[in-house]
Amino acid sequence: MSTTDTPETHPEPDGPRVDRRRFLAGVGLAGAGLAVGGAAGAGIGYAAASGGTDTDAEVEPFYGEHQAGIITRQQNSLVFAAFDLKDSATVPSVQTMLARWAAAASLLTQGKPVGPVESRPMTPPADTGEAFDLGAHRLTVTVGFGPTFFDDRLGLQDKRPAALQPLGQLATDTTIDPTISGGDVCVQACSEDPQVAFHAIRNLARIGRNVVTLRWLQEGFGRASATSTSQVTPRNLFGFKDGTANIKAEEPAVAGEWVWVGDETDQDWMKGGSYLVTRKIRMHIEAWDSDDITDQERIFGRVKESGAPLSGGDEFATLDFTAKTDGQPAIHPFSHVRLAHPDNNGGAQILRRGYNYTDGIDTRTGTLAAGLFFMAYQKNAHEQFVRIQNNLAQDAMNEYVSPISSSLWAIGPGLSKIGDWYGKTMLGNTP
Ligand SMILES: C=CC1=C(C)c2cc3[nH]c(cc4nc(cc5[nH]c(cc1n2)c(C)c5CCC(=O)O)C(CCC(=O)O)=C4C)c(C)c3C=C
Ligand SMILES: [Fe+2]
Repeated sequence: MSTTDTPETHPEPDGPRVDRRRFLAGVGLAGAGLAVGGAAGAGIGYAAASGGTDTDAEVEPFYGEHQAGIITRQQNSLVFAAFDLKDSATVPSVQTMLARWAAAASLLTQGKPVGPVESRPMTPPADTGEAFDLGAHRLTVTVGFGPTFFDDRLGLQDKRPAALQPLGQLATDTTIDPTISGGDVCVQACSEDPQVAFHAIRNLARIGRNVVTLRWLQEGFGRASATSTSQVTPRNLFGFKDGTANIKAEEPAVAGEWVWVGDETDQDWMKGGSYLVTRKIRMHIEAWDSDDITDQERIFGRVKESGAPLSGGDEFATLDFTAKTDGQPAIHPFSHVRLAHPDNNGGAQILRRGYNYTDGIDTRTGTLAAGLFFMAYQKNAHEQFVRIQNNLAQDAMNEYVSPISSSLWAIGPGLSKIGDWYGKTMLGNTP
């Protein structure tokens, strides 16, 4: 702790009973002059209140049955952070951090700072300031736990859901980098403004710095899926529409069957939550760009410009796996959509929410280090993602992609009201 830190801006972690006054003080709200009621999700963006534009001020609800950022209409920017617990972390210190994160997220998602930007002259500001007058831009903050959170360090082994068994090495996983995989805790920040998403992660990392350290971080510069029928289907870096056949927010029954954890769980604290698979998949863009369009379309099973299935119709037409072109299957048996389709995976579906990313260039080869940060939410990743991924071992697209990071996260249910916090039903009664 630097000599200019104060207990108010960076308090040491304290005991398990996190009352509202204490955790608000912990995110720098004490003395900020902000109405506490404002943190309850009034739905008014900070920018609107302070003279910003209407579009900047769009706010996603923070409290609810499910965490925002899952079925929420997918925003255009992502910053995803994985954290490791410090050796000194204890259950009380983790409880306090999660409560402070919840209080901070409820403010950030309304476009408010987590505390004063102009504070005492010799004190670092409680909020870092780079999103001060930007507005909420539909920011969502989604928090989860990796399998290692439940190892013997915190003594929480009996709280680990059976479905949070690590993914292990799958058939295609020959190039996974463990330093950018896994982690104890994750935070997904999505927004229409990349700086708003970055600001959220930066300030949560700052609030949690006595308890967790950043393990890896991934930015996504453009959405590569659609989670609402109101959205245009975007394109991935291979130039194909991605998200056409995704689960959409307007299909609550489908989401209920495939996305939200229900009574089947062995851990009540996960009810209303979901399991997130993150996979960073490098796309070999230069090789792809020298492939002919007929082959590109055969690989996906769809037309590049329109996104329509090769079996005919428009973008949203049903895939017809019996259709023939010149006596051959119109949708190739090893095409991506055929192998990933529910009909070939025992009906399994996933909610895709990935982002295009770039890390600049690979200096060894001078090629673009870019691809898809694949994210998929589901009720059970072993029965859904893994099943589909195993089928994709035959995918013709594999020649052009390499998975380099792989992680599984338990994303708890939504926060009910002010005073609730991430993992409270799991950790709240833990001494
Ligand atoms: C294991 C799950 C999946 C991985 C990993 C994956 C990687 C991946 N996908 C694309 C591009 C497209 N995917 C499309 C459809 C699609 N993909 C998956 C699953 C995984 N994709 C599913 C379940 C589906 C839907 C299949 C269906 O029901 O029809 C499409 C087609 C358009 C669409 O429906 O979204 C594209 C294009 C890339 C580039 C990629 C890895 C880099
Ligand atoms: Fe796909």
